[in-house]
Amino acid sequence: MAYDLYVVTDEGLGNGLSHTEIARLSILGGADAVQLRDKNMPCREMVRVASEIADIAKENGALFFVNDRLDVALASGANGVHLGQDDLPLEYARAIVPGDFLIGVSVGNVKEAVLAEDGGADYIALSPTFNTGSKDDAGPGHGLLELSKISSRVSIPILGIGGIGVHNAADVISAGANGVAVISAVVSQQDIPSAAYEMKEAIRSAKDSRAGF
Ligand SMILES: Cc1ncc(COP(=O)(O)OP(=O)(O)O)c(N)n1
Ligand SMILES: Cc1nc(C(=O)O)sc1CCOP(=O)(O)O
Ligand SMILES: [Mg+2]
Repeated sequence: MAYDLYVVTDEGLGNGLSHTEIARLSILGGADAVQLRDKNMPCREMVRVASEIADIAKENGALFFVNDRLDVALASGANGVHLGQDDLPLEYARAIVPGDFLIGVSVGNVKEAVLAEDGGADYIALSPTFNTGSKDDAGPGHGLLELSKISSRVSIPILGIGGIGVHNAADVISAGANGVAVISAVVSQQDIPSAAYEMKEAIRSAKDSRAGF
């Protein structure tokens, strides 16, 4: 399962583009995974949009997650759901999803990371890794030291999220992340496919350096 570049959609930060267009253009530029994130969309509309994105992701071999809404994820044919520490608890979600359904969990420290791994999370995200202006209630960044501590304690993929762009993606990978999740570094750019491509290259080359190539 590749999580190198994971793009979270946001219509408020996307230059007027719809979630579906943001997801399509991100995948075109090389995103391995996309997440539909909308706190205000009515459920029926969200299922319709999620179903569109699920089709695009499937056609292009990308993973598709829905934020918060396990019902919408299951109804739309998404690959998985992303859950935060205040969302549906992992154990409840794991108990009712099919075996191949993916669950990502936000964590802020080693304890939460280990609990998520033990509870059957497929990946975790250090939320937020750096300060971000894209999520009002994100709080201060936990930093690269916390990321490296988590990486030494868990085996499932770890993503950095929050305040990450081409300028610091390599630092996040060097600290032990398997991938990077972003909004503004891709979604807010004029040319989304090119921005995704550049992020992906930065991540790939950091991974190559880490592997000693
Ligand atoms: C990949 C990824 N990581 C973290 C989050 C944040 O989830 P959460 O803490 O539940 O906050 P909201 O996004 O729901 O506001 C995420 N969505 N995706
Ligand atoms: C969706 C989300 N979750 C976060 C968390 O910390 O849990 S930060 C975030 C937004 C990340 O946007 P950007 O790449 O523009 O900083
Ligand atoms: Mg959430």
